[in-house]
Amino acid sequence: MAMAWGCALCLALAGGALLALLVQLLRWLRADGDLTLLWAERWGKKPEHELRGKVVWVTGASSGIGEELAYQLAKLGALLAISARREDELQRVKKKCLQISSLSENDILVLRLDLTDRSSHEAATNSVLKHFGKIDVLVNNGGRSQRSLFVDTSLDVYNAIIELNYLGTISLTKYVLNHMIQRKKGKIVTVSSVMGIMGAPLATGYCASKHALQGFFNSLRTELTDYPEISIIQICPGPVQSQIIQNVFTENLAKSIENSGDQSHKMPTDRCARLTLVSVANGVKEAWISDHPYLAVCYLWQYAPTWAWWLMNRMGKRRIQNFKSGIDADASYSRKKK
Ligand SMILES: NC(=O)c1ccc[n+]([C@@H]2O[C@H](COP(=O)([O-])OP(=O)(O)OC[C@H]3O[C@@H](n4cnc5c(N)ncnc54)[C@H](O)[C@@H]3O)[C@@H](O)[C@H]2O)c1
Repeated sequence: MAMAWGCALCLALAGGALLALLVQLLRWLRADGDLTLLWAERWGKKPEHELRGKVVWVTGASSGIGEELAYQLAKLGALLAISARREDELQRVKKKCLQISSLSENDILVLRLDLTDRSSHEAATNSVLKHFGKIDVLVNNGGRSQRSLFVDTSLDVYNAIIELNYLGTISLTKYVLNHMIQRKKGKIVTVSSVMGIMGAPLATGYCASKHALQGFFNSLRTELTDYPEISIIQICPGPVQSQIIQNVFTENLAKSIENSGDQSHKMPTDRCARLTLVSVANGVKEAWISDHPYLAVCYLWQYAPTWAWWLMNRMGKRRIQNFKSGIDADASYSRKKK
């Protein structure tokens, strides 16, 4: 018994020491992305060269990461189809894209799209093809997160999360991929999450949907080996400034979150979007984009899951406490504590 406790203690200490070492190393490298991605940012292809003149369709472009992607893509001269449910918000995004870039009216297509309305996805794809003649890059970005404990949450919420984040995404992918297969080229980029790699409390349904996307696209990639010019790219951000918390699913579909808390401690949206575009330009198959400790936890989760679970149990408790006391669930771990 004493020996078992001793082993457990050694394991815990070794896990803690390994994580601390990893955090220090990644901090020293000023890492806010995985090492392959940061390598690509420093020495790889530049989005300015790779994406200029390309037709890029971004879903969930009315706020947050998708909105910022639209601005950065417009600045570097990509032709844009921007989609979400609220057309007035998309028109606002289009107007700003036109102000900050040399694109003209016809270079940006505003296309209203509800990802959960799967019967509309074929027609939407045809609209983009009619307008631009091709789709070079699809960015599957639209989605919603969750803040509620499983025991309190209606199964309808789980159904809605899967409908939107998983089925909506793969449905649109199916139509766009058919076109890319005909052309034998294209890039399908999906904004997954670090929650597609690890688990976290208050987000069981969200984590499940992002894990589903990871499994789906990792398998799809292996079905496309006859098409070496079709890339499947998974973007896994940690906490990023956006509207995501205001828009989360809670324990029932009719309820919004009462207090979304301060988001300013999270990674700036423009940094996440820039690293996403670096990943697209370089065909990075899976990119982790996050500040610490989530970035270090990704490595731990990948290479030493037992230690990762031990750590997540501790981080998870704080996450729930934070949420219940009305501050952002991730506030305790971020660079700037709130
Ligand atoms: N912000 C983060 O901390 C973070 C971290 C990891 C992953 N992500 C992922 O990034 C993506 C973008 O989220 P964000 O952080 O910018 O949040 P956000 O809420 O600001 O943006 C989400 C976008 O998705 C759209 N959307 C929601 N439901 C839709 C539907 N039914 N049909 C079409 N569009 C719909 C929204 O209108 C909005 O444009 C999501 O997939 C999210 O899971 C975000």
